[in-house]
Amino acid sequence: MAAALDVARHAAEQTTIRRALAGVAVAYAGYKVLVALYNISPFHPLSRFPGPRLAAAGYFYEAYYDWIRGGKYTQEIKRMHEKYGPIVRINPDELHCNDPLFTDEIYAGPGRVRDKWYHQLNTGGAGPVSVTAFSTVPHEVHKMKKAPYARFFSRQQIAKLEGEVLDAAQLVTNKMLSIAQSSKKASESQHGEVFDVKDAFNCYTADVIGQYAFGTSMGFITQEGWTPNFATWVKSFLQSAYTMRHNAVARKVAQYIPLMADYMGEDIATVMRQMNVVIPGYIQAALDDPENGRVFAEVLQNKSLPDSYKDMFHLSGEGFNFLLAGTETTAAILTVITYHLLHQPAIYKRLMQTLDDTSPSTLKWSHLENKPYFWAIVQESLRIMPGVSHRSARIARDEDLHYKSASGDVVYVVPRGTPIGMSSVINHMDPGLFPDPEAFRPERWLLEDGSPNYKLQKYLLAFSRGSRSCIGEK
Ligand code: HEM
Repeated sequence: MAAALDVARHAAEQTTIRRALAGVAVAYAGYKVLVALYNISPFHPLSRFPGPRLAAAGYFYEAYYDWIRGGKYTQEIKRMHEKYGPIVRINPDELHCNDPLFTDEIYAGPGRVRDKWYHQLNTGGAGPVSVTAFSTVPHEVHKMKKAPYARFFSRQQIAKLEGEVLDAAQLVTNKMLSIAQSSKKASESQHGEVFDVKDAFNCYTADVIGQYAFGTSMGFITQEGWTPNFATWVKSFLQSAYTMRHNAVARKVAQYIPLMADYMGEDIATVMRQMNVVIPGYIQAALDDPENGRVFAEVLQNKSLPDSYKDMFHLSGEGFNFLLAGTETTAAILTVITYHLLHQPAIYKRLMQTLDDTSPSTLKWSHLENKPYFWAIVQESLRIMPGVSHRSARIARDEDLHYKSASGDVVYVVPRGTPIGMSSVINHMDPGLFPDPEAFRPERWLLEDGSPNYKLQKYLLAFSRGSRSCIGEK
């Protein structure tokens, strides 16, 4: 009898728990439906902006493109612009613009407040890399963090360390040629060993950044072969970035990655070792030798930066970020240039003619940058391979932004506090700005008399613009 009562009580408890859980699920679903209804209602501050209703209703629309379609939301945004016009609502809270004439309003200079947006920084980055200037939301804190590093990437400073960049270029070129020559001899064929030139450039760019920032090359060029290199290690981290944005649980777990790194595969373990052990080691060596003129010793002396941003955790975050932001991007541009020079011999020939007064042993950037055709090739490569493909929204916290299309027929007021961004891959492929946009055509950057068409540069978004633009652009 007692046993039967126990069973009945247990069953009743189970039913109560199930009902309670179902109640919570229904309440949560009801809440989500109410939020979605509000998002598409005329009461929402962005209700006047066009776009798919589903995208405005909730984040599931964007998440579908990020998760199921492998990060292809930018293509969907491009389609939205074709259908709805120059400013579209791409999720409940964010707008996207494809009118290049509005660029300097969105990406304004340091005198106007522009915050970043958490939604886009939710990439699962953990440890030192999550406290960098790049990952900082508030305008004022970002400005304070970026300034002491930005000085080190000035034209003047780069000219000072140009010789180190050139030495690495010579080293990587020699290695490429020797691989090609030795395998040619071995096989007696017309073709040398095939290797992925992007791997070679990834070795080159990581070594240059290591040398430039820490005073120590990372030794990728001098290793046997081209892999692994820094880009190989961070690939798995970058591939998961899209999905992390929509998954708060995964982001929470990612915060413990530094503790669990050894169990998460070799690449993640290596990235964590680089960020937490190797790079702090380089930085400590640079600090111990302040005469070597690297950025970190100077940062410690900076009076405007509070001490709380000068510990090894913050310094190695910035150091790691230089590699993260500067390796793959620059290697991709060099790869695109190499491909098109080989693919279109006429471009290669014209470039060589332009450079016939230039010798590798006396090469200087100040000489190269005054060669219009060389400059045009660089601009065209930045256009066609923008390095960063994702939109990056800015928030004008203190001011409404007033948009008016060139024809004057589309007018909007973007309410203050609204994230709004642009995508270089959309702007750079606009046939109105760059006719036949898929074609690699350096000539489009030159005026009829062969001089650089600097005016076209204002349509280039490769390095972003304004207060948050690339520190490595020079
Ligand atoms: C062709 C090569 C490069 C391209 C296309 C590129 C592109 C960009 C873009 C688009 C941004 C803005 C990102 C955003 O808005 O969220 C950015 C920021 C940044 N880049 Fe680059 N980059 C390149 C090379 C480099 C190099 C060589 C370095 C350093 C060694 C570097 C360091 C940085 C840093 C530190 C930031 C953050 C700036 C800030 O906090 O305001 N980049 N880059």
